[in-house]
Amino acid sequence: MRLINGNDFKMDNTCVAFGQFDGLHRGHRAVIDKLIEQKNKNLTSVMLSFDYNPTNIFGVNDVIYTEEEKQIILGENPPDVMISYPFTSEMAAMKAEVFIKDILVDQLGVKVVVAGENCRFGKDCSGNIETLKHYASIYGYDVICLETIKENEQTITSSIIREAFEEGFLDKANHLLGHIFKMLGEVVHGKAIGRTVGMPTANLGVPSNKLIPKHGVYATLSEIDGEVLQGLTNIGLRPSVDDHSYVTIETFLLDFSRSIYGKKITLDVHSYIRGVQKFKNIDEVKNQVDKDIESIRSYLNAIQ
Ligand SMILES: Cc1cc2nc3c(=O)[nH]c(=O)nc-3n(C[C@H](O)[C@H](O)[C@H](O)COP(=O)(O)O)c2cc1C
Ligand SMILES: Nc1ncnc2c1ncn2[C@@H]1O[C@H](COP(=O)(O)OP(=O)(O)OP(=O)(O)O)[C@@H](O)[C@H]1O
Repeated sequence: MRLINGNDFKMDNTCVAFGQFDGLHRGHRAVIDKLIEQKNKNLTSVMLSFDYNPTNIFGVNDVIYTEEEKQIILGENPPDVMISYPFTSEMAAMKAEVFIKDILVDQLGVKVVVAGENCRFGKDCSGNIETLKHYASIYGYDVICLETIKENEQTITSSIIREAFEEGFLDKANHLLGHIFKMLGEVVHGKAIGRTVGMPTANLGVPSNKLIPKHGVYATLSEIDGEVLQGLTNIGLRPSVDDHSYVTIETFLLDFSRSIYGKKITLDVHSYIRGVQKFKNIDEVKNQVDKDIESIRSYLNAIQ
């Protein structure tokens, strides 16, 4: 997959799907799969992803996935090109027909647009599937409209997945996503307290606008340099060791003792184990973690 960051591109003979694609959930995946199918028409498949990074636009919600995470989730079946298009205030004010003419037609030379029947775009979300169809004959492209993918009669959207996270329903969120929720980050230095009791932790640094699941201890798999490792991750505060109010994401990797500072980790957050508790000291945290490991070993073995 070729990656383009920004709005400086010029292409021709493309099929395009566009949107925020936050979560790359089952509905998004259906759109991307349909997009990739257009290969047989000799078109370059382009996913135009709006990048809601706070450096582009002020006051955005936390994102389920950053652009880099979306690239990973596209995985083994990616489109030919992914464009991370800065979603700026100028972009938010762009009329739907201008988006179609200037970006889809002039910059991308679109021949086929693939979109869900619920798609919304342009200033005040005034553009929809009918708008795309209306301009299709004027600009000479086809529209492939997908029925929305639903779960229990409810359309799968990023918003309902975000709600599931807020309510602490990780299993539901993972089910709607169609894959295990991921967090990509770099291993940063902690206070090195854990290692004093035989529990070194890899502290994950993630972008400030990344959605964080409900605080708690989770069964996770970490991918580091292509290797998949079992772990237990504490997402939240650490009331037993300090009273700081900032959230840390710390993983105790099982049966592992190499130094991985600065390395990139992709954390798969599989299931919620328990809430974060206040213990008397770090030794008692470690005692509890030993019990947690005992209870989830076979589960981790089964999912790895
Ligand atoms: C699997 C796991 C579970 C944890 N559970 C708790 C907990 O219930 N309560 C708590 O205060 N801290 C908890 N912690 C946080 C530890 O207290 C923290 O990792 C330790 O202080 C090491 O910090 P360091 O990275 O600065 O060395 C947990 C950490 C891990 C890895
Ligand atoms: N459940 C779904 N089934 C089929 N297509 C979908 C579904 N959800 C989104 N799409 C399509 O995926 C493309 C990108 O959607 P986009 O991310 O902009 O919106 P969304 O997921 O509906 O988001 P939100 O919940 O944030 O409003 C659009 O063409 C949209 O119609």
